[in-house]
Amino acid sequence: MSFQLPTVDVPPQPWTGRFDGDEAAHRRWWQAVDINRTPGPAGVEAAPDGEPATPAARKPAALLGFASDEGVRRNKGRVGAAAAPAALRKALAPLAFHLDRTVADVGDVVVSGGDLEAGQERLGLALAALLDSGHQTVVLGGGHETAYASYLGVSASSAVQSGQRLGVLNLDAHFDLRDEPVASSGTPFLQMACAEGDAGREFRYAVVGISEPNNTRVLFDTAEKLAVRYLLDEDCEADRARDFVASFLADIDVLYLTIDLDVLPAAVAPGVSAPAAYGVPLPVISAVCRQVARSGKLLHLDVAELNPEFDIDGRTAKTAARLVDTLLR
Ligand SMILES: N=CN[C@@H](CCC(=O)O)C(=O)O
Ligand SMILES: [Mn+2]
Ligand SMILES: [Mn+2]
Repeated sequence: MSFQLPTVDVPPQPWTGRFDGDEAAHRRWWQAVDINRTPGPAGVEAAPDGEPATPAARKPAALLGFASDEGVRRNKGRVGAAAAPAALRKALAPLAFHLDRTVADVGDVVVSGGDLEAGQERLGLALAALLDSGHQTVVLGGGHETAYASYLGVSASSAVQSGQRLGVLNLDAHFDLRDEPVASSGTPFLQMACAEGDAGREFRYAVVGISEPNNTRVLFDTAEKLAVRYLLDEDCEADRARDFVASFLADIDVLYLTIDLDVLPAAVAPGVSAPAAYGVPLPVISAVCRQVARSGKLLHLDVAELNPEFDIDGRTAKTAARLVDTLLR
């Protein structure tokens, strides 16, 4: 079975990195990522030990960039996230490749001329096609307006359309539930809540890492109205975070995970629009990612808010790359 990759604005570019040899044992991401081959359908690759692969573990991964900073611009933040997909690929490229699945790079959807909505629609269409052909999809954002673009694809996918209960788990210092006349990086989850309501579905939204001083009373009230589950940054000890995520996962069939890198402490993730004074420690965020990866419910994931202009020695991009690698294990 072959699959026609969806059309994007910028086709995948060659990946480069350190070369230790051609043998599989030397392989790094840049050598493994396919920019030409049509990725295979889910469940057809053999596991290394010869056991039949489980579809959830063996899905071929597809990376899709969303080069956008229009949402951050509209939200009065520090622009620069449009350069993030390239920076994330650069950080992934040298990592040793230990995954037991194929990875294809599909290229980028680019928001141009300030037309965020058109870009979100294009990404949604490409993403839905990738999901319905059995891929483990990864969107490399973009400001957090990436989340609404991801949602358009996820909600159009056959998994959600066939009635599977969708959960949206956001690792973020912010609710991003702003009620504004125009969409931005601060509005995606209220947009989703409205869309899910219009579709007659329950909106299941949980956030890990909320910073109380960085979300107004209005946002907490909106969260309460929408029955949003959240864990404050100061309450994110490993056990509590694990239990919180486990209880959310128990109530859903498929998960869309979105990582806003400002959930991490500013020392770990300085390259974002709104760095966190407190932040959730990386080992806790990493453990949540492992838990999600093991759940078998991960339908789609994205990483948002990287701003390479404010990064220090690529540390935010490297952290993000590490989390993506963990999520694809
Ligand atoms: N993506 C959203 N970001 C935050 C930005 C907060 C800030 O700039 O202080 C929000 O809108 O709440
Ligand atoms: Mn945030
Ligand atoms: Mn956010």
